[in-house]
Amino acid sequence: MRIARDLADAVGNTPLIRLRQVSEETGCEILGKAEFMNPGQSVKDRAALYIIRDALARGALKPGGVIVEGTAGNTGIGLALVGAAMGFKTVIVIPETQSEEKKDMLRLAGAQLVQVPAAPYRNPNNFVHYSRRLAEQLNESEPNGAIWANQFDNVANRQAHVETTGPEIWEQTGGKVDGFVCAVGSGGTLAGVAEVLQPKGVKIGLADPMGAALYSYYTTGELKTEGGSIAEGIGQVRITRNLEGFTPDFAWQVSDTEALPYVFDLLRHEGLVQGGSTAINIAGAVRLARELGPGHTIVTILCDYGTRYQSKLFNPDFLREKELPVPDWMTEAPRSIPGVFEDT
Ligand SMILES: Cc1ncc(COP(=O)(O)O)c(C=O)c1O
Ligand SMILES: CC(=O)OC[C@H](N)C(=O)O
Repeated sequence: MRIARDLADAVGNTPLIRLRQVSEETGCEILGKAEFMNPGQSVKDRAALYIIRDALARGALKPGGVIVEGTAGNTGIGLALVGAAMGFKTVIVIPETQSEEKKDMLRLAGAQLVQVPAAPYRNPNNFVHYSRRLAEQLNESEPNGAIWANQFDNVANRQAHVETTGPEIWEQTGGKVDGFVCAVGSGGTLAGVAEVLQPKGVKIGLADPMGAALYSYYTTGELKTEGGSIAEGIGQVRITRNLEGFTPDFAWQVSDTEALPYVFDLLRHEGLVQGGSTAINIAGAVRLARELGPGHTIVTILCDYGTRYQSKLFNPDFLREKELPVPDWMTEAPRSIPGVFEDT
């Protein structure tokens, strides 16, 4: 029996789940690291924990202090939960465009939300810059000070994956892993896992959504964007500090139309409820499987729990509005067992 000392101790050590359909289709073993099984239901709990621990170790975060972050939601949820367990308040700056489910979860977790209009990174009112300024102000006015978590350029984020995610994948597969692929939000997961697995000969792939600039950067040297994606929490347009020193072996750009059917199938046939970034990741894993050929083992990330996107990714009206594929089952009446009536 193993008892977690506290919430922080329950972060990580997630299972690797074989993804049946894509494994059968490609002849590879495609395995998903079940990051939605973290306490905050996303891969970002790892970064949140390491950012808080690092700020404590440096003496920057003091008892009763405030943690401020600009986030698409998941990092904020991680910070709010780990922060609550350790006695810190959190202030979260989030673009209005992010799902209501994530905002509700943040409020529930006790975070104070500041919603800002979505703006490009070069705009001083972009959520990242806004959160930095807010942290600076609060550090002056709050009795116990405030820190800016700064997930994009704070390499405590990447270190979480160097010390935990990467070694976990190596141990769980007994070193029998040929490829790793995922998308980038801050880059902590991809660059951190690559730092551990690439020197061991594992091929690293970047799956970039439309609207991000990294596919272009790693294939032509130019940061260029085109199109857009409904996947939240990913889609980077610059080389963050977490990405510095990292080079993938392969890079692909994946459209939502190609990727989303993978999460619809996972939900329908494998009981896995996932978000849009997982769809991009699985599409990337399939591309890597085709590149390496049958018989290889490829790991990717199951980033967060899909209930977080029920009003978008799993809403036929939203999908139609975005001209995205709607699976038939989503609009069919639910299958019911004769003689069983809904409780009203
Ligand atoms: C849903 C989701 N998927 C993927 C990622 C990417 O993780 P990383 O920041 O480590 O690149 C994030 C956050 O960044 C996220 O919120
Ligand atoms: C938009 C983006 O890169 O978000 C970063 C991270 N996924 C978060 O939840 O904050």
